[in-house]
Amino acid sequence: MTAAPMVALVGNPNAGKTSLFNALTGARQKVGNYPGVTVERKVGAMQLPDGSHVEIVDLPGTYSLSPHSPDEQVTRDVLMGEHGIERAPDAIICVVDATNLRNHLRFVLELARLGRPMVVALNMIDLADRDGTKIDTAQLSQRLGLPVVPTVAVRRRGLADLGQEALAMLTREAVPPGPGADIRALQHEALRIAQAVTTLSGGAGAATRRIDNIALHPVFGPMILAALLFIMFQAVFAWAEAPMAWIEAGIAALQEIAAGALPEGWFRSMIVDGVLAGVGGVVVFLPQILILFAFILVLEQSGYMTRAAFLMDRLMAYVGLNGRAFIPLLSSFACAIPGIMATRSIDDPKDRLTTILIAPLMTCSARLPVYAVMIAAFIPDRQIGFANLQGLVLLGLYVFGIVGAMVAALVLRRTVARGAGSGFMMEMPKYQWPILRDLIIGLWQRGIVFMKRAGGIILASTVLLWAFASYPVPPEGSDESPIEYSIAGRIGSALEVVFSPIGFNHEISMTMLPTLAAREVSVAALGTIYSLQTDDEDALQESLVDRLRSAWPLPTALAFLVWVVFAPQCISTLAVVKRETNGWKWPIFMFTYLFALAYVMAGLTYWISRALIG
Ligand SMILES: Nc1nc2c(ncn2[C@@H]2O[C@H](COP(=O)(O)OP(=O)(O)OP(=O)(O)O)[C@@H](O)[C@H]2O)c(=O)[nH]1
Ligand SMILES: [Mg+2]
Repeated sequence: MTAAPMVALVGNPNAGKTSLFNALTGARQKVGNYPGVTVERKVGAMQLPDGSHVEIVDLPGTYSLSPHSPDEQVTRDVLMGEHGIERAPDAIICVVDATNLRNHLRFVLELARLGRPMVVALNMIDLADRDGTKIDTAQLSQRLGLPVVPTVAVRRRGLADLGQEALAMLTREAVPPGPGADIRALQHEALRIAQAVTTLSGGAGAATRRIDNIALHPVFGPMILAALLFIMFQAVFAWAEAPMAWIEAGIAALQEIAAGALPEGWFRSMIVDGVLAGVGGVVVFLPQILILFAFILVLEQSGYMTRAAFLMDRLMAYVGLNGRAFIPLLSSFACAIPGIMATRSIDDPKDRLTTILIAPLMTCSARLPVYAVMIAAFIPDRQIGFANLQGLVLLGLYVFGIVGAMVAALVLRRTVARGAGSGFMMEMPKYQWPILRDLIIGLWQRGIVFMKRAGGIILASTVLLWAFASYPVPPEGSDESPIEYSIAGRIGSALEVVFSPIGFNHEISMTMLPTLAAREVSVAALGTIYSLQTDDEDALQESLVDRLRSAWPLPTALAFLVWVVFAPQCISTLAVVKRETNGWKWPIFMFTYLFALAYVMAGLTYWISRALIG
């Protein structure tokens, strides 16, 4: 059997390659309305009109064949057949943004010189229409000497024609590569062609420019950004209240049923104290996570995120970070792992290293359950003017992480990752209404990821902790409590030596090790430990929040919150840092500096709040 022919999707960043890839293959790769979303090659299968299959590769966007950053290098290597694991593609689909023809055509001309069979997908033709731009496709095709197919990737328009052309291309012979041309000459030619084939009636991008006059305004711009963030964090508490109450009631009901139906014994304890009290305590936070992501997805898809990056650029430049670092840092709010991978679009190695090292300080969604439990237990649900205090504290914790990251960047840039900062260079995407289908798919995927974690790593760590906290059972007549006597209890006592100076109790110390698996585990672990500690049925009904409130002094709670902001947690993050920096040096460095930072900050919080509260 011969391998299926390979077709590569290439083009400038944000042209819609991944959208087209998803439409052609049925895949669900991430798309976003900003440059640099895709950083790795992805392969899928596509059926041609004659029923045969081709392999199709989605590539990171690039402006030219001379790569500047690691993700662009991937694209060049695949195109040149130098990717190592792979042969060169048999044909190329070059995706261009119809509303930005003059910039995108230059890369088409550069690619055309490779002599490979190639078709141009003239994408986003709908947006060109919206702007009142008409493009003479036949003439464009003739001038380029390449087939041109108008497409609207997000509405699946033009796909059949694209398939036809792809089929035709595969039977075409490659011609020897032409002489490499000077970039400037190509730029001129691109401009000439773009002018010849487009007619403008409305002003191109007029709507986008009008919005940007306000969104990037030196005074209103930051105000709008601040207002959006404020609303986002208020909504996380306000909108999630009802669905969270339903889930909570559901879990409590399950616990009651299990406690009633199962015979007394280890199995009942594992289900009630381990699985339901632990994992159930985490699942409750699904609504809050989805609300946060709904906001982030809308901001990403509308094109506002890049404006936020632009507004933040002054601050970022001040601490020696590249404006490009904004997007990886932003992705880290979901999880540091994709964030750290997204740093591949940063060309300067020192810039990139700094961004990797501070990415874990961005509040990943796994921290949300921990924050939410602590806030619900210790921060009164009170209105302050327009704002809800709990929402404000949550926003404050996010800001605290960001400020910590900026200070860390400032220090790193002057010590281990010294180097000059570079300017902000990012293309501003057009504003667009978010596409409902993409939103729903995006939320669905986040929900699945969360539930899989709950049913996977969190369940496993919780059951493990339950076992360690239940065994060995103390001998008859011993006055030590079972949990103190257990393995987890003893490990907790050992760790308590380290953590008691910063106000952490025995229970928190017991959660330290399992929490390395995933941050949400600390909520699950506390749920399990407190559930094991209480025997009577009534107390079982008491929620984790109530128990924490009665068991922890406020300074301990505050110190723990601050710890979670800075702590080096989750082994997967360290593993991905090792992969992206090719060695153990930087993950070890990261763990150490974050641990020291978290310890000092939590300690300060504990001692100061104790002095104040008395
Ligand atoms: N209106 C419209 N929007 C589109 C079309 N194709 C893509 N988009 C939107 O354009 C944005 C960019 O799409 P992506 O598919 O992520 O672009 P990409 O070329 O893969 O970008 P990188 O991976 O960053 O290089 C997304 O918000 C898409 O929803 C189209 O034909 N019409
Ligand atoms: Mg992409």
